[in-house]
Parts: sequence; C-alpha cells; structure tokens
Amino acid sequence: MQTDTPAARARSLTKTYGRSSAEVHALRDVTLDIRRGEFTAIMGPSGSGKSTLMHIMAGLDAPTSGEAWLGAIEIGRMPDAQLTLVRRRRVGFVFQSFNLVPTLDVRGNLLLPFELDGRRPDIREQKFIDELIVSLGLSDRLTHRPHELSGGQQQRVAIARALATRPEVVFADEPTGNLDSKTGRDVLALLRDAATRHGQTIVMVTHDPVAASHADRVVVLGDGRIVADRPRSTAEEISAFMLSLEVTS
Ligand SMILES: Nc1ncnc2c1ncn2[C@@H]1O[C@H](COP(=O)(O)OP(=O)(O)OP(=O)(O)O)[C@@H](O)[C@H]1O
Repeated sequence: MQTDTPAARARSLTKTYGRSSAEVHALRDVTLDIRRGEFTAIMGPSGSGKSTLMHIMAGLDAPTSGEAWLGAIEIGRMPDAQLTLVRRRRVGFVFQSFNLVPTLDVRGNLLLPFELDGRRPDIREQKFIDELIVSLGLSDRLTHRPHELSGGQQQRVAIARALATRPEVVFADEPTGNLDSKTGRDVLALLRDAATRHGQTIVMVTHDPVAASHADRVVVLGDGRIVADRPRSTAEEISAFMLSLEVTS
C-alpha cells in the first residue's frame, strides 16, 4: 500500500432518501480525502449529512451515486459479503452508545474483531493489545462485563477494540456524546494519542467544538455539502466559526 494514498476518499458522493415530494438529499456531491495518520472532525448542524457521510465512507451504507474508497479499494457498491470482510479487516468503529457485547467480558470484547475474522491476534497484534490495555487503564477490568464498568471505561474498551486490528480508518460517531466532560476529555486524548503515537487515521463526527479542537482538521457540512475545511483550531475559534456559518446561511 502506498503511504501517500489517502486512507479514505469520497468522490462526488450523493445520497438521496425517498422519492419525488418526499425526497431528501442527505449528501450532494461530496468529495473528501481523509489523509493517513490524521485525526479529522466532521461537524455541522443536525441533519446536515454527517452520519450519512461517515456510514458511506465506512461501508455501512451505499451511496446513490459517486464513489467511496478505503485505501485503494472502491467500496461504494461492493457486494455485501465482500464488504463485510473489508469492514472487518480495514475499519474500526466507535459509537456513542459503546456497542459492547453484554455477555462478553472486556477481554472477549477486545478479541471480538479477531474472532469474527476467524483468527487469533498474532504476536505483534497481541503486544499492541497488551499495550492498549495498560495505556487505557483496563488491566484490572479484563474479566469484567460491560455492565460492571463506568461509561468512560466502556468507551475505552470500545476504542481499544476499534484500534486492536490496526484498521485503515477508525470512524467514531459522537464518541463523547454519553460521557461527562472530564471522561470525554480522556477519551478524546486517547483518540488524539492513537493518531499521534500510532499513526492511526481517525474520523470523528461531533457537535462539540471542544471535541473538534483535538482534531488536526475540521470539515463542516451544511445541507449535504462541505461548507468549510479548516486546519486544527481552538474550541473558541471553532465555536466562532460555526456561529458565523449559521449567521451567513
Ligand atoms: N434512512 C433514512 N431515510 C430517510 N431520510 C434519512 C434517513 N437517514 C437520514 N435521513 C435524512 O438525511 C439527512 C441527513 O441525515 P444525517 O443523519 O446524515 O444527518 P446528521 O448531520 O448526522 O444529523 P445529526 O447531527 O442530527 O445526527 C436528514 O435530513 C435525515 O432526516
């Protein structure tokens, strides 16, 4: 894999739901490169198309037209069975609601992506997982089930699980939405660290300017289009900028 190939690409993506008078244009001609090793935040008002874009780029949904690429693979209209494999091997997800398996303990949840792929971590992967467990402060929780953990601990397990296979991209949908601000900051620091220390590519949808200020880049959607693409900014700069978009729209 060439390292200069973007980790993910959207090419003239459109997504239309419904028909005729009930038609909703969730995405309108969106083109975006997600650079390798970068932490990108996607912002925008409710209904602007953030989740739709992320789901299509992650292979969870198909576009109406346009292309979605993960590395050198076009996933936009790939058959389901093949897409499932690509998702398992190349994509990590972190959801607002953690999405851990309640019947599995922390160790079982962390190993789930490997189990689903019908294999065990190799020595390098196991070493990386062991490092993640220590750095996320989960060492004494490995035999606990999700309901025995705090929200912040559950989200840390979800992040470790998403990172464990070293995927091409980790997509995070409002990962701090259900956390108090201190725990949320810890989770953001983990995502930041994953990009800085491990060269992990991260795409995070958020409404929160403080969360977005941890990212290297802030892409703003409005009514299904990209309306701004900014380098790393402070929370104050992002708040002011989002406000100016609302005023001028
Ligand atoms: N399955 C669906 N059927 C019909 N319309 C949909 C569907 N999913 C999304 N939409 C519409 O597409 C538009 C974009 O939705 P999307 O969820 O991507 O926005 P969002 O920016 O993520 O919003 P939020 O911040 O509220 O989560 C909205 O108008 C929404 O109502």
